[in-house]
Amino acid sequence: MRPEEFYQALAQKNIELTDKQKEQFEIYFHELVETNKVMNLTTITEINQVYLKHFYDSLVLDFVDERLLSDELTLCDVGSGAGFPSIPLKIINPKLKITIIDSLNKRIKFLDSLVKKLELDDVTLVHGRAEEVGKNKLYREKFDIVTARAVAALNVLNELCLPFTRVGGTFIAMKSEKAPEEVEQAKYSIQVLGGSIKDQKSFELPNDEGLRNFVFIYKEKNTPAKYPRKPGTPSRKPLVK
Ligand SMILES: C[S@@+](CC[C@H](N)C(=O)[O-])C[C@H]1O[C@@H](n2cnc3c(N)ncnc32)[C@H](O)[C@@H]1O
Repeated sequence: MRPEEFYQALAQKNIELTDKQKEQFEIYFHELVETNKVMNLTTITEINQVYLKHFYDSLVLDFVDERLLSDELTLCDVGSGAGFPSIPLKIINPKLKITIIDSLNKRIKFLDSLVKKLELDDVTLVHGRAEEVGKNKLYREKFDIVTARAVAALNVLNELCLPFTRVGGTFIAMKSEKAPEEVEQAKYSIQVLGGSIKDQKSFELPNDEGLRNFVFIYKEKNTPAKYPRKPGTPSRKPLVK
């Protein structure tokens, strides 16, 4: 997807990028590939692939949850890596207040420099494991929306992400083809952590690049204080009945 095709694809969804937003994506691309020469951020570096598999793919979330396009929401992106999906979402909707959590400090440092170059405000960067940050009162059950793309299987992700979601908020897991199996294995953890499945939506990426599945988990009640468990435990011993 060339940059021009990216702009057109968004225009078809009634998102007309301003010159400033186009320039922000150009700067993002440049910073991503330049920094990637000295630090492992992504395996995707070819321009058309970055625009499709990182930028467009992140924004598919906008199409499936239109509140992200215009509302003043608080959003927490768990395991954001080089900023996906939250930085593209923030470029499109500057009103979002985003918090990014990642356990690799070099990625947080990259994002710190990127956020300054893109002149984004209301972006909080937190270096730490979700299992620990999720216990901190500053962040626990504070967010309208929590996102995670390519971080862990859903039964693990629930324990990393639902503690950040406020009661009445939504955790959106961005998944590929395997979502239905993962949902089946994650039902128990969703219930234990205070959530319920609200919706599931699929979206076909252009150019036959595959299916994206979004699982919307509504936060019905508080997550019990003992979750998340210690770092590493959610992935070693996922919550099962
Ligand atoms: C495969 S990358 C995906 C990055 C990004 N979401 C994307 O879609 O390109 C997974 C990221 O999650 C982070 N991560 C994994 N487990 C984590 C945890 N328990 N707490 C915080 N970050 C975590 C890793 O450091 C890494 O940056």
